[in-house]
Amino acid sequence: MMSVFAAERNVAINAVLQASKVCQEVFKKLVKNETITKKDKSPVTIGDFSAQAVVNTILYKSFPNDPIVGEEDSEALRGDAGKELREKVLSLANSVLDEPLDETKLLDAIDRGSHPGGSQERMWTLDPIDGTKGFVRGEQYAICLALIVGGNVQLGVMGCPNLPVDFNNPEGERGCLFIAERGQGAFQRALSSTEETQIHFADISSVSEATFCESVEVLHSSHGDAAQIASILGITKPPLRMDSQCKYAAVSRGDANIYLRLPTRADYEENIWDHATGFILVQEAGGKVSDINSKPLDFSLGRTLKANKGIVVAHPKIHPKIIEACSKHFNK
Ligand SMILES: Nc1ncnc2c1ncn2[C@@H]1O[C@H](COP(=O)(O)O)[C@@H](OP(=O)(O)O)[C@H]1O
Ligand SMILES: [Mg+2]
Ligand SMILES: [Mg+2]
Ligand SMILES: [Mg+2]
Repeated sequence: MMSVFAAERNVAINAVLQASKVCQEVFKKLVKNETITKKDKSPVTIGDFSAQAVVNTILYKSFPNDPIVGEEDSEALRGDAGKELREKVLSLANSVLDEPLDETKLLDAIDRGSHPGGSQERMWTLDPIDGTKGFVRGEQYAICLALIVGGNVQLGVMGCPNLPVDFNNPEGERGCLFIAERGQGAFQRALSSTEETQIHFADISSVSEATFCESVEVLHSSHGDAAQIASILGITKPPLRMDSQCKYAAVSRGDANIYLRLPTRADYEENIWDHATGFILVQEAGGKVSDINSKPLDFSLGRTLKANKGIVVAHPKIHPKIIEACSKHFNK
């Protein structure tokens, strides 16, 4: 089958590569007190704002009519209070863009991500830094961009600047790019190369042999519930903990077998930008994604996955067993 979104794929790859460069640059210079705490108590850095400005600017040049559902907005960069931050973000964004932005264009670019989402024909969703806490710690984070058409994720590109290219050689080269288009398979590149290698889920028939991944942050996913579900499944290997959608990439290339994201609060709605890219990557690598009740993820309802609770990812052969264990655990 021919690629339907070849132009979008190329533009998205370039956008994520440029944003990845900016994030790596920021990390070298980042000092802890440059982290701002948002209303939901989560951190945001100059890296998040710069990466969103870069991706939105590159998308706009090729696809000016496409709405963008992005995580960040420019509020903290406005007025006198935002001057210092605004100047830093402007210079970082311009360091990778062909045509430099001025301050007004910078703020406009960031705020082009404020679309409410929904089921319209086409929209992009962007997490400029997913796993900001991992980024600040010098651990895993990801730049995640996806194209959603009529509520269906069609394309995803994920930059993972700190992820080892080869899981079995953790001291070797770091920095990966993952690309998936519906019906076209899932691919990995090193950030340093344009050569693409197709990736697949590891084949597994016995759940008890599995390794599962989960968040580092216990407020994002309940470690306690995961440990009990793992015990129901007879899993004895320790969990692979990492921040960001790198977890979706890890299962997609067979580093681990299961990704569990278990609600820590009844009222939390997952954001579409936290999952869209990982979702298509997993499907194209031969995996299955659902929520903890086995419901498919619904990206057509706005900025959040309001119809879903938690996330369960695994090879289709073992996915039903994990859902069964979740239901046993949560309904006991
Ligand atoms: N209570 C909660 N439950 C689940 N996810 C949460 C959460 N609070 C924040 N998050 C999300 O968890 C994401 C990170 O996930 P992970 O733990 O897998 O790295 C954050 O993305 P950002 O880092 O982009 O803000 C944030 O959107
Ligand atoms: Mg955030
Ligand atoms: Mg995120
Ligand atoms: Mg983010």
